[in-house]
Amino acid sequence: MRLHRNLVFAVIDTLDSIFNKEAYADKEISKTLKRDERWGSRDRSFIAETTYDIVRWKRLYSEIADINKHYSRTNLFRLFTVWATLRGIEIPAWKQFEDTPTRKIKGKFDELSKIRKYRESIPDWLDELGEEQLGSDVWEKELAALNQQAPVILRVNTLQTNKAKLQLELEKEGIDTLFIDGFPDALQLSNRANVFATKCFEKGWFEVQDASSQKVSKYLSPKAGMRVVDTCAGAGGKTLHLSAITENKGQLIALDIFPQKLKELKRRAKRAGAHNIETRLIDSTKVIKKLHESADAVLIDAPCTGLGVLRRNPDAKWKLKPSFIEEITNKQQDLLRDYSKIVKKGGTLVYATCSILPIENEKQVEAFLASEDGADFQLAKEEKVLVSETGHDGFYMAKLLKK
Ligand SMILES: C[S@@+](CC[C@H](N)C(=O)[O-])C[C@H]1O[C@@H](n2cnc3c(N)ncnc32)[C@H](O)[C@@H]1O
Repeated sequence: MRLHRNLVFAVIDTLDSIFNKEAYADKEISKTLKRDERWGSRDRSFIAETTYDIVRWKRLYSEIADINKHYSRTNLFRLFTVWATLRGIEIPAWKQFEDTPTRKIKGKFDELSKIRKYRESIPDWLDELGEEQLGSDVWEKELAALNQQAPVILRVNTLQTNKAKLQLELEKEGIDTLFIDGFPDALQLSNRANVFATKCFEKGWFEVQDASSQKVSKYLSPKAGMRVVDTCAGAGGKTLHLSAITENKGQLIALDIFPQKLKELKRRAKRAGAHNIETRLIDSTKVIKKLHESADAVLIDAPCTGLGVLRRNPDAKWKLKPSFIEEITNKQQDLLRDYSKIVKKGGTLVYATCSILPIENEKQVEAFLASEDGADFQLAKEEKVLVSETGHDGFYMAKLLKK
């Protein structure tokens, strides 16, 4: 493989923003990809995948390259050298690579690979937390699985089309897909492709949504005509699925504390032809009080560490801080207490996260059920999805019924 100067520079610029300016990897990569219209699909995937790889292996590569914290451009080129050398790619004779020795890289890689925190490229505190929460066997398998590239999975929008038709139309647009056993609305891409540039996407025939995430709305068992409240709706991944399951009938209320997310949800709902969604911004406690005891089904897709989706957002490993764990677990308990009040008698509550840590999941549900606010609820079922066991994103969901 020959390295092209403008593509390597695009990777370095993107890493600079992610490591030094707190930018989110997915957003920064999308921004970079808009920089040059002449880049073809191979160029684009080189930029995206190389950047993700270097973000994913930041600790391991930094240790190999002797980089101590400061990610100057010179050091970013050193990281790049490690990435390329480990893949057998020849380093070009550019001045940016002048003082980056390639000699010891393989030997250091073999040496460091014996130690988990380097091999899996994870901060000490997070490695300790994961081991304490899951036990070393499960954590070790999970860490390795979370460092793989995730497949791209679509959810067919059954308001507009069906899976066989979508598969055929995508094939005509040059994109091959596969069915996934046990996931009736899912199609997995055979090879990575920019699905957002397809006519099928423009027509609202699908959303990009991992298989585990596709389980969550179904867990709520929503029926056409029900009143359903999605309390942490964000840009609407689950809300749009709920709309498809309820066949556009009944009322879906989508809540969030960020207006821009709800604006994006509305835009997506329009494209999807989802008409039974009403968005409401939570800008005071009154918004929730008004909904007390009013819904047949309530979803709390809670904010979390996102440790189950590290394959897709590897930069979260470096952005998460120990203090956030306490903050987020307190918030999750508050949300369970406050939003469970929206469920009416005989109704259903689903609590879900894209984390694999018991403190964010089963421990939260246990604490809620043991509290005064949880006294009217009982656990109907719960499920934890591990990446190492399923190949799908790490998720947790619990279904509670109100007496
Ligand atoms: C895991 S994300 C939700 C993802 C979304 N349900 C989806 O499927 O695309 C959690 C969401 O909770 C929102 N959030 C944070 N604090 C909240 C609160 N106090 N009340 C409601 N939503 C909140 C965040 O803005 C974020 O959009």
